[in-house]
Amino acid sequence: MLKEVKTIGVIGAGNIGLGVVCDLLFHGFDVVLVDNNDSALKKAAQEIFQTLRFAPIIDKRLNAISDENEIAARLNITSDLEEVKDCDFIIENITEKRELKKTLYSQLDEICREEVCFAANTSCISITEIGGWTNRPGQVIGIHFMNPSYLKLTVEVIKGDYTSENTIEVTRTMLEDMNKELVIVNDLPGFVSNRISHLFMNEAAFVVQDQLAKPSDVDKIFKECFGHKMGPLETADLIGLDTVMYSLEVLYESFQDPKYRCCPLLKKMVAGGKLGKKVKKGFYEYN
Ligand SMILES: NC(=O)c1ccc[n+]([C@@H]2O[C@H](COP(=O)([O-])OP(=O)(O)OC[C@H]3O[C@@H](n4cnc5c(N)ncnc54)[C@H](O)[C@@H]3O)[C@@H](O)[C@H]2O)c1
Repeated sequence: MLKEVKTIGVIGAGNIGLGVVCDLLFHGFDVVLVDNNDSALKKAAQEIFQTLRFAPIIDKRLNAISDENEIAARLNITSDLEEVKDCDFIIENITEKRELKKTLYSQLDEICREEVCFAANTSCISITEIGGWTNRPGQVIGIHFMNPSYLKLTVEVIKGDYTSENTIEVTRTMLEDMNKELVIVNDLPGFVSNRISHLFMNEAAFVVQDQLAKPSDVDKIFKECFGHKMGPLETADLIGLDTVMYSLEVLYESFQDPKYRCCPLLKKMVAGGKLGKKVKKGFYEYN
């Protein structure tokens, strides 16, 4: 039984993964970050250094980490998955595609110690399904970090049908060490957050496609009339329109319900490389 989590393997250095890495480093964990894309890894180092230095200006609860020797001692950025072999806990944030994740989990199962838990930071794929891809379904749990993780105080945790009480406790301890409050929910695709939010974002895209309103007006109604912090299209841009589209595909495949069919405008934008804030163009342009 695993007692203490000190070094965490984070797989996937994309939009959400980088924020998770910084969040872990801010809270005293060591990290091995793995991605199979060289340009993602190059960008990762730069973004992580910047966030560790500057995020505490936005959130005074965080302490800046600017000593490069400290960062080098606590963070290993690599393309070699084998380097997670001594990690105490795994957080997986790779592309929201079942076939990619399934291959990765069988590799992790071979590489990681028997007692290590796997947390899937998936947007929509069932945690019970992911557990079934491993030989350790009791040690698979969902942690749905929100973007950017280091600024969020609450996290949705998903208990798969096989997730053990010990895995929940190990996860709770780790997240409480990150000053997070947990909302634990049961498992169905999309969980609570994305089963609802993706309908919102998709319908907002349909509204723009139907030329009912421009994106800024759609978002303005949500912010100024409903009091939301962000509108649905700003949120989609922040998540990444490709990730939103893949997540809708998972919801559609899982529930076989047409309410989750992805808006053609969203598909067209993704095909045209408009992936949202991470590439500086989506429903909005970013400088
Ligand atoms: N973007 C968000 O706000 C958000 C929030 C919560 C959860 N998620 C989930 O997190 C995951 C990642 O989303 P994202 O938005 O960061 O996507 P992204 O496309 O920005 O990043 C995914 C990263 O995974 C890497 N990758 C793909 N296959 C890999 C493999 N086999 N081994 C190592 N690296 C691999 C890619 O190179 C890429 O850098 C998805 O499952 C998504 O649903 C995203």
